[in-house]
Amino acid sequence: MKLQVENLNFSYNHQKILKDISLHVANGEFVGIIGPNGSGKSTLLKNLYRALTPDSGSIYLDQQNYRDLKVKEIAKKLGVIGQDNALPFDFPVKEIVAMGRSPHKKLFEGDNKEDKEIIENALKKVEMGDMAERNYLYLSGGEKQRVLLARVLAQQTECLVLDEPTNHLDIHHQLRIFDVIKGLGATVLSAIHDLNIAALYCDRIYVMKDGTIYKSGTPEDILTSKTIHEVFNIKTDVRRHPVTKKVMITYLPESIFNKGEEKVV
Ligand SMILES: Nc1ncnc2c1ncn2[C@@H]1O[C@H](COP(=O)(O)OP(=O)(O)OP(=O)(O)O)[C@@H](O)[C@H]1O
Repeated sequence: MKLQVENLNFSYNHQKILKDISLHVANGEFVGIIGPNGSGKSTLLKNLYRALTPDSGSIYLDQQNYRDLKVKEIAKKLGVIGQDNALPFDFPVKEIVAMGRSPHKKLFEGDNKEDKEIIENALKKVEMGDMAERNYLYLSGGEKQRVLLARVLAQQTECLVLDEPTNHLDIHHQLRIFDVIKGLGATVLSAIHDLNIAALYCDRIYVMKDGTIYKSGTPEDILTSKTIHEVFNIKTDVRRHPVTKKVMITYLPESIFNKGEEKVV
């Protein structure tokens, strides 16, 4: 499934936030969006999962324009992790995950054996299998995030739009979740703050700055000391890691390394 955005513009209260954004994610591609706070990453993703409506521009899933798709049709194709894990769901974990099955069901149709297996497997994948009966409300921030990930896995969509899907997770669970998502082979567009995680998992990266796409390319093209400095105003040492063969970014904060030398791969 291919995701495509053409010339998208969006304003909050007449203040233009997204300016002529065009991007695409090919079938099975894992694409990251990076950029500083306030650059427009979440606003862009909210337009993609219909929490916001663009002022102008088009969004296509395969060749179909969003305008021509019903909400339920989109939910069968597109899974979303927004920034909503603070939602006050007063339900057992397994029922939150079961919500992921609803786009595939008729009104009032209950979960069958296959749904139950899908829900159980999704919880196992995020290592929450033993917490199925717990109340979502009383989980930690990271546990809630893993439940919402299980919900999106249970939805079994070919395309995923993710807004910082692991920002509450410890490093074990960050890697675990990205491994699971990568292993799905789905079409993925994800906002990612951690540049080293983006380097490890992304096929391509879009860099946002001031509501525009500043640059795009492979992690090797994008994650250079020069671009990182232009976008985030920090010094870094960037090398290719001998084991992972991916770019690896080491941050050189001013207070500690004010004479730090920059290297560009
Ligand atoms: N509801 C809103 N009303 C008005 N302005 C908003 C609203 N939500 C976000 N903004 C503004 O839109 C701009 C883009 O915000 P957005 O949340 O998309 O940035 P971001 O790149 O996701 O940032 P972060 O890295 O901090 O999550 C910011 O200047 C923000 O203040």
